[in-house]
Amino acid sequence: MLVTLEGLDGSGKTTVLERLRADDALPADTAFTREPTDSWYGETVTRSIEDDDADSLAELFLYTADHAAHLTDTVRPALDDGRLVVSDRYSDSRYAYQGATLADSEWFDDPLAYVKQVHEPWTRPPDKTVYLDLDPETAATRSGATNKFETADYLADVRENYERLVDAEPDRFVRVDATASLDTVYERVREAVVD
Ligand SMILES: Nc1ncnc2c1ncn2[C@@H]1O[C@H](COP(=O)(O)OP(=O)(O)O)[C@@H](O)[C@H]1O
Ligand SMILES: Cc1cn([C@H]2C[C@H](O)[C@@H](COP(=O)(O)OP(=O)(O)O)O2)c(=O)[nH]c1=O
Repeated sequence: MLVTLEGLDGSGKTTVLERLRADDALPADTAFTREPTDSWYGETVTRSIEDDDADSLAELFLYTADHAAHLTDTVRPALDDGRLVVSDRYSDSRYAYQGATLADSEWFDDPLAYVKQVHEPWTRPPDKTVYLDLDPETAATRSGATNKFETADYLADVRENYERLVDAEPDRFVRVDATASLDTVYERVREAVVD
């Protein structure tokens, strides 16, 4: 089973994943992973995040290349072995974030739909996605606004895209209020993952 954690920067995904790692309620052989990955594909993505002038379309394909390699190297082998896979960010991050960075592009009427279409023939959709829902202002403050994506204005657009994704597949998403205390957020996420 593939469970993904999604949400704006600063919504608590990394903190929650660290607690899940230490939680005996999850199978001992659970594969914890993340996107961007720490492979060389992921490193190119990190370079792009740090470049304020990066081309948005090129950036989509860097993230997508990292996802393709992540599926081959990590996700599919672990699923084939019958393991639970928990990923901190996954395809929905691309749909929401690159759907927003490409909003001004002359090429697409509906960038989110385009990004989904690019993935559809070959990706492995999550079985369940825990969405840590946070307002963009708190997200920008918590994340420290350390990269070009972490402004409240941009994150507001990303959040709208996440809402579209949740509306389209309400059965896949479990929404968790990320403004609650860390312990409360963690309990909700734990219930969703262990369920
Ligand atoms: N529910 C919460 N309440 C208060 N602070 C939180 C909460 N969740 C996360 N934080 C804090 O917000 C910051 C960003 O959290 P992090 O787990 O790195 O988020 P993400 O991985 O989603 O960017 C950290 O300083 C973390 O301690
Ligand atoms: C995986 C992914 C991340 N991102 C963005 C979200 C983050 O701003 C940045 C780095 O991701 P990440 O390191 O997960 O950031 P955080 O822990 O703050 O949530 O990359 C995309 O724009 N598209 C993607 O497909």
